Amino acid sequence: MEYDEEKIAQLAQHYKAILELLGEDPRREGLLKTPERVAKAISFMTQGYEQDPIQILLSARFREEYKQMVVVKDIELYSLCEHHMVPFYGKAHVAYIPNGFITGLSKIPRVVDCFARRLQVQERLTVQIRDCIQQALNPLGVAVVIEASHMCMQMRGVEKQNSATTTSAFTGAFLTQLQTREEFMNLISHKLR
Ligand SMILES: Nc1nc2c(ncn2[C@@H]2O[C@H](COP(=O)(O)OP(=O)(O)OP(=O)(O)O)[C@@H](O)[C@H]2O)c(=O)[nH]1
Ligand SMILES: [Zn+2]
Repeated sequence: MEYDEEKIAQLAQHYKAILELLGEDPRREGLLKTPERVAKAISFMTQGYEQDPIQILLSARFREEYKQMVVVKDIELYSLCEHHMVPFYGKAHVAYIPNGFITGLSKIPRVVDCFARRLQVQERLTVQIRDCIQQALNPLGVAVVIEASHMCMQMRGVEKQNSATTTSAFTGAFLTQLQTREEFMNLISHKLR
């Protein structure tokens, strides 16, 4: 990605101050470039603010009469919790039932990344992915399930290393037809792999 030099310089200044506050010496060799590296890393991990997720889907929207479920599962996901700004990570499973339009398959993970690379809570991330696909493709239904581990619960706080959180969001047929939702849940279920 391309970095905004002015923004990186400003962020780096702040991170240098943070290093000092933590009792570190930002002039020692190993840390000399750290403020700039961290500035670039946080910019990368929050680049979703600069992207338009609807446009991502529209950029590869094709007219197609396929009316069955399209499932993209096990999309790895890395986000930052908005409360502690530490990572939460896991998998997203996304499905939609086309209604005249399909989208390029790679665009689904791109939309997941676009929303994940912001400060998030897992619930909002789940709903934003759903709403974006519904709006861009007007499908007969959208389903999103996210399974994630939160490092703010693993490395600090309650310190639960093995807890995982599952969230889901549905529209259309996935909401109204139990059978459709079950088909999706079966397709993403780990037992099938
Ligand atoms: N619902 C939801 N909560 C989250 C998410 N990520 C982090 N949290 C929670 O946000 C809450 C913030 O609570 P606070 O009590 O203000 O913060 P805290 O004192 O650091 O809380 P602890 O983590 O319990 O130590 C915590 O319970 C976190 O577990 C998320 O994606 N969704
Ligand atoms: Zn957190």
